[in-house]
Amino acid sequence: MDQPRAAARLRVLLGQLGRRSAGAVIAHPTSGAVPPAGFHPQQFQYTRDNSVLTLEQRQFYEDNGFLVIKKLVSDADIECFRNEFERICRKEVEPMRLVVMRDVTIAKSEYVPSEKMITKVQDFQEDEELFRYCTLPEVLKYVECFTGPNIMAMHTMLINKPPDSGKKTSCHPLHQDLHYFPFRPSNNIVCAWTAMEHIDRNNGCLAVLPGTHKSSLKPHHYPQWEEEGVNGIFHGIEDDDENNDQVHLVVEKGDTVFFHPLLIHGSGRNKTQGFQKVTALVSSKQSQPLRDMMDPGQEATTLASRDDILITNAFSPKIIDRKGK
Ligand SMILES: CC(C)CC(=O)SCCNC(=O)CCNC(=O)[C@H](O)C(C)(C)COP(=O)(O)OP(=O)(O)OC[C@H]1O[C@@H](n2cnc3c(N)ncnc32)[C@H](O)[C@@H]1OP(=O)(O)O
Ligand SMILES: O=C(O)CCC(=O)C(=O)O
Repeated sequence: MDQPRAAARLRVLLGQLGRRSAGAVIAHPTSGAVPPAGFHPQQFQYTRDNSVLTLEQRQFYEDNGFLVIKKLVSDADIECFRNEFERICRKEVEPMRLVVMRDVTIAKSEYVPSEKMITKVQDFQEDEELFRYCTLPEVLKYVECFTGPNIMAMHTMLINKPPDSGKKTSCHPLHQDLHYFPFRPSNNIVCAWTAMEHIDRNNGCLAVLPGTHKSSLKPHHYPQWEEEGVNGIFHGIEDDDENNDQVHLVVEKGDTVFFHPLLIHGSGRNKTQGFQKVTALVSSKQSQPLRDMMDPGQEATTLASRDDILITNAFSPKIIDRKGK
């Protein structure tokens, strides 16, 4: 190659390399127009380049750390998940590795197999029907907007917030999910949270602090209202300020909230006699061998000050096979 051509080629290559610096993904203007002098392409840090999200949706997630996609999951699928959950409650099926959580106010009562007794089931990756949620193409399509391809299901939950017993134990204090996760990097992780029914402030909707995904992982502890009862491992951020700018997300059945693991969020008391049902998937891109994704500094999350029960971090990876999807 002659020298001027080689120099020109080098400039192009350096330009391309420069665009990928600092781990940022860059969105290109789609108008095809030549950018004006001094134009700086927009830096996106929390979303990936693909054609699924509109620029507005992308910008919203970048700024706020969450995004609501209306009516994403069908009523028919939600009905299937609800039926399977009820079968688990009646002990008709007992999937391996499933963690069944009961509300602290009923944990010591005699176990009567019914949905009233169960606050949430976690790690349902071995339940074929519930795990179907984690393979729904319509959900994964959006997950990939935040994680990129090669997704693993890291943690799964079906939440069934029962009517509050009067002790406010159905509240989930403001927290960051990353507190529970030993794997990194956080920008490759997203939670998909799908409402299985109408959820508003009466049955304890999700409350978020927009923009907090840009902060670091904060110290967590049991909240001050502990005397009123707090469920095991319902840790909250230490500097929980009651005057913070919480946004309450009122959602309909099938609506799905995608949120960053550093976004501070929680949920309120269920003041109704019904439930607040949600199915949720925390997924991450598998960017390297799993052992290299672990953060050695992240301690296991423990159940209160009880020495007899140690809960390791909420983490049970399963590769999501997207073949043919
Ligand atoms: C992003 C995401 C990860 C965020 C979160 O979800 S944070 C919340 C996560 N929560 C959890 O992971 C809790 C999971 N595990 C549980 O709730 C389980 O029920 C366990 C607490 C481990 C106990 O289960 P299990 O082994 O079946 O044993 P038992 O039902 O016989 O209870 C053993 C002792 O534990 C007590 N217990 C049960 N459930 C709770 C509770 N919700 N809060 C506080 N204490 C609880 C129970 O009273 C019993 O105490 P003792 O009789 O031994 O004194
Ligand atoms: O849906 C809820 O009640 C809140 C769930 C939540 O914040 C969580 O599990 O991390």
